[in-house]
Amino acid sequence: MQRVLIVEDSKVVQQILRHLASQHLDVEIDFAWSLKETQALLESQHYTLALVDLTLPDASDGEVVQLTLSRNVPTVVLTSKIDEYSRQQMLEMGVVDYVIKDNRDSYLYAIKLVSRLLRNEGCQALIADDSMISRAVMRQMLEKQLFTVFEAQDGEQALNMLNAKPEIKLLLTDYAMPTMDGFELVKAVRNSRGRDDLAIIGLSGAGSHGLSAKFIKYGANDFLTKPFMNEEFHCRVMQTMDQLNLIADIKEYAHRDFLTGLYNRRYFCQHMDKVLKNKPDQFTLALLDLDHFKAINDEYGHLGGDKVLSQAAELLNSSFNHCLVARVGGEEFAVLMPGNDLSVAKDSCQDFRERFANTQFMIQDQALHCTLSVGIARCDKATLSDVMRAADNALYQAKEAQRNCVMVSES
Ligand SMILES: Nc1nc2c(ncn2[C@@H]2O[C@H](COP(=O)(O)OP(=O)(O)OP(=O)(O)O)[C@@H](O)[C@H]2O)c(=O)[nH]1
Repeated sequence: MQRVLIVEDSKVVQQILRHLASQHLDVEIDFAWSLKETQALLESQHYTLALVDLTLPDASDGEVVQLTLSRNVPTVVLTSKIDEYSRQQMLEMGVVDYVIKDNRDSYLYAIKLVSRLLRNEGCQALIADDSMISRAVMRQMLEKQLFTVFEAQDGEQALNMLNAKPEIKLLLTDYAMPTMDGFELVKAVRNSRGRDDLAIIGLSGAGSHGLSAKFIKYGANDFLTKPFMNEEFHCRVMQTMDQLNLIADIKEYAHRDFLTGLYNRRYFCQHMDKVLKNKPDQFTLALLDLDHFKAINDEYGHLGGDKVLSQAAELLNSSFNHCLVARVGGEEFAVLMPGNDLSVAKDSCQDFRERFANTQFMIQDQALHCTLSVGIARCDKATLSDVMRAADNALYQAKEAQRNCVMVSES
């Protein structure tokens, strides 16, 4: 679990930060008022990140920043004023970034910055540059932003690493490199990794006119001219990662059912198309439909029915945690199970059907029971409609029988 330390001696500012942190940060947070208190907390806890006020009553000269950095806690500084000397001093000390407290929005900016940095933790970045010094400088800056960093000395090595490690989400690439230059690298990478999957920042020395536009035309998200200021590097990387995260969030929303949080029909169909194309003989599909659900809606209202659907989805998710579970209709769910042994799939669905029938669903303080019918089919059919039709026919038979049962498609 990530943990953040916030050090601020002003009661009012601490209150504002507490409020904003509760809205934007979903991590453990400790607050300290002084250097002494910070020392005590650092003895007892491990922190992912610290947001600290530069001047405290018992530490008027930035000693708290030195303390958090000496404990290897990446640190963002809050300061009421900044001049060139103190800016240099902070950067030399190795702070991640600084935020000037000159208006209420500064605190929101600081908390959002912390949130963005926390999101970087565990995220992998690759630096492609033939200069060892440049790589070392960028590695240091990226590690301060909590990235896990890899290095490549030329374009070809970078391309191989990107192919082998789809977890890499950020590429920083120089233009002039042996074997394959930055443009060729970006072009080659974009054949397989879209802008929604990998963020790219192009780099080049000053005076290389037109390179920025060319990098972006080939598929880079942004461009930096070397030498760059620490703050510029920091902002560009954060902004680029923001875009990537935003796309990931939008994709996640588009793939999820609003009521239950399960995957929706659109995602299910996309996923099934891939399965049917690549390994259809390795999966079995089950369609599960709640019995007499209309009667539940009639008795408890639509909101009551929604509560049952949400609880049914939770039960499905926890029971089939190794499968893809989706809501494919109003009160209809799909479970894509690994393996093509119909008797194994039938046993799993029978167990679940029983568990479901024995579950007490709660609508406010009223308890009710509900059952479901299940149709199962192998995925080794030609198209998605064929597989769905087969599972649907089996489901129809289950409804025709006595409901609350599992039927298997023999076709
Ligand atoms: N509360 C709620 N109800 C929904 C939702 N989507 C569909 N329904 C209801 O689900 C009910 C489905 O009714 P039917 O198709 O007649 O099926 P059933 O009553 O479950 O009967 P069988 O399937 O034959 O056992 C309808 O009343 C729909 O209004 C939803 O998102 N929320």
